[in-house]
Amino acid sequence: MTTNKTLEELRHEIDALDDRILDILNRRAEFVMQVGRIKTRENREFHVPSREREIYERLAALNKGPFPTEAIRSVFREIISASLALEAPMKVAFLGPKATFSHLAAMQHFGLAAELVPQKSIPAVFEEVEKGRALYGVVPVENSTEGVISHTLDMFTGSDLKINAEILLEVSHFLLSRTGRIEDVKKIYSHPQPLAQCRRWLAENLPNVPLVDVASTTLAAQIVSEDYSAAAIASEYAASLYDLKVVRERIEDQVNNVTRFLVIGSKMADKSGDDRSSLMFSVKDEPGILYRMLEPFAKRGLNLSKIESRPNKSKAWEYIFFLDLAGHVSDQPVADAVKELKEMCQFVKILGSYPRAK
Ligand SMILES: O=C(O)C(=O)C[C@]1(C(=O)O)C=C[C@@H](O)C=C1
Repeated sequence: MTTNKTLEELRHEIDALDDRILDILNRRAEFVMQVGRIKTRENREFHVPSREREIYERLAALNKGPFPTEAIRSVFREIISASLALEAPMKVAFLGPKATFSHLAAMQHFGLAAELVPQKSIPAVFEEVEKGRALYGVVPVENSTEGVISHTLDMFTGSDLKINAEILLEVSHFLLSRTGRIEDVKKIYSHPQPLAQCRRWLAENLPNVPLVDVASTTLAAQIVSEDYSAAAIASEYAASLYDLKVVRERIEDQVNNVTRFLVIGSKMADKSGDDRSSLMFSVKDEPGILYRMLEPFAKRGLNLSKIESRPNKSKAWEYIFFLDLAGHVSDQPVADAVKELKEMCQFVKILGSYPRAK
């Protein structure tokens, strides 16, 4: 659109539109607060990932530009985040400390209005939500290069929390130091996972530099902020937090290094129409058992996206299986398959049905 308006006139037009946006945001907030009151009365979940997705997708499809469609998600992420905070104080526990990928995932999912509280361990995140000190928790569950984070899966054995949503976060590792010069790096600190994910790059570029495991990428950045001869592998966000310079960016061996996080809460999420369900079951170790366990799903054409086995800590020679499949437990075929599985297993637990992240 071309115009003959002056800069002043254009800014005046923008101000007038901003006034309208502000007014509309407040009218939207009034409705959201009414929704919040209904939810309080009916004891319903405040955070509804399926509804949020419906909003993003509807607006993305509606958008004709020039405002970029990708930006619509970010803008509405913050509108919804602030709305949610009006409905209830949105306290979210995550596997800390600050600037870890769990923190980035929590920010991506809940927006900036939520109060994000770092926890020292995965069990501590579960405990915060179980005790009601946080409404939700964010924990990592698998990485596309390093595989499953078994600690998180093990937690579900003793917990009744439900998976409410999943978050996919593209993870990029940065080599950070005080000087930003590769020749100054005499030691590298990081968490074992990022160190493993950058193994090849490190062997090729800094083969003789000792690697030191620490509890988190943030702790690595913190140590390095006081040691000019060391470097940390951490997120770009950690650089801004600890005043570090980027020595090399994106040093992970695999492009498309994606980590999957789970949002845990006390209730099951509503059906969105494109869902994933996670469940766990235990079986005795005997020939052909897994085949029989999977049959109820296979014969109904249900797509299994992951199966993971863990030894049952409380019973020798028993295994616990974790299964992810397409569909919601309220879908008839899924419900029937789970019922059939229950008839064959010692125990079956539904960990949650939640919108599939894209
Ligand atoms: O529709 C709801 O359930 C709302 O609470 C409103 C709203 C929104 O701002 O649109 C806010 C939070 C929910 O996660 C989903 C949507």
